Amino acid sequence: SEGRYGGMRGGCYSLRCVSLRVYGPEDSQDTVFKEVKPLLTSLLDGYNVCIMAYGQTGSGKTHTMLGSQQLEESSRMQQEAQQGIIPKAAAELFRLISEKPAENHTVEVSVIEVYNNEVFDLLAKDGQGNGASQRRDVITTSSGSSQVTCLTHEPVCSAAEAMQIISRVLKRRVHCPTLIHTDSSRSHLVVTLTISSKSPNALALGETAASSPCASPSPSHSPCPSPRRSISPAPFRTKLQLVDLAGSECVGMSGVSGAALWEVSCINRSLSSLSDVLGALAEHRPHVPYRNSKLTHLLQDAIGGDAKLLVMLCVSPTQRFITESLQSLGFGTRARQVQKEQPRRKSNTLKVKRRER
Ligand SMILES: Nc1ncnc2c1ncn2[C@@H]1O[C@H](COP(=O)(O)OP(=O)(O)OP(=O)(O)O)[C@@H](O)[C@H]1O
Repeated sequence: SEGRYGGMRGGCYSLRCVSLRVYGPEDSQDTVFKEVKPLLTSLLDGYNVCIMAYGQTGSGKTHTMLGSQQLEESSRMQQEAQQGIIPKAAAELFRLISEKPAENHTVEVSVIEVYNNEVFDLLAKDGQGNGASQRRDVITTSSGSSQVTCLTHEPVCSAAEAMQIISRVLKRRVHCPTLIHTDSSRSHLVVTLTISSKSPNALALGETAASSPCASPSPSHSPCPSPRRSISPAPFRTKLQLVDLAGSECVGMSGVSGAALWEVSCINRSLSSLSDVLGALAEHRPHVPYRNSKLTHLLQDAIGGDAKLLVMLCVSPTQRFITESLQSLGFGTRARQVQKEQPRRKSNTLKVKRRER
C-alpha cells in the first residue's frame, strides 16, 4: 500500500482500535460508532465522558472524529454515513434527550484548540462581535478540577445547530501541508458538549448551569477566573469531551522547517506529556505531571478524574510507518494500564453532598 495518506480518497487507510476491538479499512464509520454509542447514555445518567483520537499524523484521527469533508455532491444518506464520531455523537445525544421529559435537559457547545502549548477559545468574539479566537488560561479550581477561564459556551437546541457552530469555527483551526499529509492539523481540538439536567432535589455546590440556554440564545462564559459557590437549586452538569489530537510525527519524514518545526516540537512535547501522565497514573505515582503541558492540564479531569474515557488509536497499515505504529500501540498500552477511579455520577454526588450539610 501507499506510504502517503494525504489526498487519497475512497479507501480506508487506518486501523482504528476501540477498547480491545480493532477495526480495519473495510469497517464503516457506522460500525465504529456502534462501539461508542452506549457511552453516550451515561451522559444523561450523570457521568462525564471523554472520547479521544490518538495516532501519528495522517493516520485518520480527524476522519474518525469529524468524518469526511469532501462529500458535497453525495446524497444526505451518504454524507451521514461518512460522518465521524462528533456529528454522530451530537445526533445521538439529542435523540436521547428527545426521549426524556421536555425541557429537562439543555446543551451548550464550546470549542477549544491547543496550539503551540496555548489554549484558544474558537467561539470567542472580538470587540466588534466578529469571531476571533482568543487565548485563555487553564486553572485548577478549589475542588481540584481543571477549568478554562472565560470560555465561550453557545447554547444549542439540535445536533445540526451544534455542527453548524463547530464547522464554522473549524476553519480557524491551524492546518499545514507536510510530506506525510497535505492537510495536517497542527493543533489539538477539544469539542465539549455540556448537558445541564434538571434535578429538583439537587443543590448546586460549585458549578451552576446557565438557565435554559435555548430560551436566551446568547453565549455564556465560564466563571472568570474562578467558580462561585451557590446554594440555589440548580441543574447538574455533565460533559462530553471529544478530542481530535494533533498527530505525533517524525520531523525527518514530514519535511517541515521554520515555524512549522516549532509546531511539530510543541505537538510532540504535549503528546509526550500526555504519555507521561498516563505512565504516572498507571504506576500510581504520588505526583502526576498534569501541568507539564496545557493539553494535560486541560484534560486532567478526563484522564485522571471520574470521567468515562475512551481512547481511539489510529494506526497506519503500511510498513513504512511501523515505528510510529508501535509508538502509538505503546501509548494505547499505557492508557489501558491506568486504573481509573470508578466513574462518579454527578447527580448522586450532589445529593450525597447535600445530605452531608
Ligand atoms: N478510515 C478511513 N477511510 C477513508 N479515508 C480515510 C480513513 N482514514 C483516513 N482517511 C483519509 O486519509 C487522510 C488523512 O486522514 P486524517 O486527516 O483523518 O488524518 P489525521 O490523523 O487527522 O492527520 P493529522 O494528525 O496530520 O491532522 C484524509 O484524506 C482522510 O479522509
